[in-house]
Amino acid sequence: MASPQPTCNSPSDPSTASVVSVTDLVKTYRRDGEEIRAVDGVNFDIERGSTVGFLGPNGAGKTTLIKSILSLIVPTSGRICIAGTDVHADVSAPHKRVSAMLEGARNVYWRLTVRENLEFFSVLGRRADALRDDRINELLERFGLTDEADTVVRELSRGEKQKVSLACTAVQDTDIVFLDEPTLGLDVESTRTLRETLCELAEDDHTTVVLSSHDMDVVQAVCDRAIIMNDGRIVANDTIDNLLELFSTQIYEIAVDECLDHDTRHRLASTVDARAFEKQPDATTFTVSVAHDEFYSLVDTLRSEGLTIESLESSDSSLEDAFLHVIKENKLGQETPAQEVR
Ligand SMILES: Nc1ncnc2c1ncn2[C@@H]1O[C@H](COP(=O)(O)OP(=O)(O)OP(=O)(O)O)[C@@H](O)[C@H]1O
Repeated sequence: MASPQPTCNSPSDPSTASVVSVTDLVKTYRRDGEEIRAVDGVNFDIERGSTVGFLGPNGAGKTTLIKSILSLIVPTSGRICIAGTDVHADVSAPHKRVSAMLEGARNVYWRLTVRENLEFFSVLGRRADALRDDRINELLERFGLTDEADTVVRELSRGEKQKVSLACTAVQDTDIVFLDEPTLGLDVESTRTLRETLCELAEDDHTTVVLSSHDMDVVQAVCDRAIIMNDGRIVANDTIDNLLELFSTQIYEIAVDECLDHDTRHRLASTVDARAFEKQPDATTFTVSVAHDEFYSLVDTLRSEGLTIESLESSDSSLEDAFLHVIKENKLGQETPAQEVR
C-alpha cells in the first residue's frame, strides 16, 4: 500500500506560520544510465519574515531545491507547500506569492530601460495601478538607479544589471523572494551595496528572503538562519548565531622565530591544520584555526617542533569556518551537533 502523502496545513496564525514547508522532498536525475539523487529526502520550514541562506558546495543540490520550490522542475516525490497551498495541486501557487532572481540578471529585459523593466514587473505584482509609480521611484532611489532610469539595461555594468534584477524582484511585492547567487561576479563595492540593499529589503519590507550563495559574508550579513546542504541532504539547519557558537573556533595568526623548511611546514599543516605560510628572512607567519580548548595543545605542538612564538594574534571565526567545519564533519561521516538541531 502506498504510504500516505504528507498534507499542507493551513496556517492558523498567518503572522507567524511557515510560508514555505518542504516535506520528504526527493529529486533524481538520470545521467548516462545512472541515477543522481540531487535532493535526497529534505525537510524544512521557513517562517514568514525570516531570511534564510542556502549553503553548500558545488553540486550539493541547492539550485535543484530552489527550482523545485518554484515549480520550475517537478520533484520525484515529497511535498512543497507555499503559504499552505500544495504546489503540486496548484502549480501557479508559487507565482502568486513568490518572486525570484535566478542566474544573475538574465531575468530582466536588456533592450528595455530600467524604468520599463520595473513597470513591466510591477504589473505582475499586487500593488494598485495608482501606487506603482511611487513604488518604482522608491526602488530606483533605494538601489541608486535614479540616474540610470532611462538607460537600456544592456548598457549598464554587471553590478547595475544585478541591482535592476533585484529591484524587478522587489517591485512585485511578493511575500517571498528567492535569490540564487545574487552577488555572483560582483566586485567588492557592488557586493557591499547589494548586501546592504538586501538587508533593507528584508527589514523594511518584512519580506521573507531565501538566498543561495557561496558568498558567506552575504549570508552572514543578511540571513538569520542557514540551511547547509551536502550531497542532496541537509546537514545543518540552524540560526547563524547558533552555527557560529556551535562551531566556534579561534583563528590565530602566529609568527615563529625561524624560516621553516618544507618538512616542518608539512608536519604543521597535517597536525594543526596550519596554512597561509609566509616566509620572512628570520621568521615565518602562518594561520591556525582551533577550538578554544585546543589552544594549549597547539602551543605544545609548536614547542615540540622547537619553535618560539614571536607574536600571536587571534580573531573570531566566521560563518565560512562554521560551514567548512560542517561539511568536513559530514564528509567524515560523523554526526554533527547541528544535525540534531531543527
Ligand atoms: N538537469 C540535470 N540533469 C542531470 N543532473 C543534474 C541536472 N541538474 C543538476 N544535476 C545534478 O544534480 C546535482 C545537484 O545539482 P545542483 O545544480 O542542484 O547543485 P548546486 O548545489 O546548486 O550546485 P552549484 O553550487 O554548483 O550551483 C549535481 O550532481 C548535478 O550534476
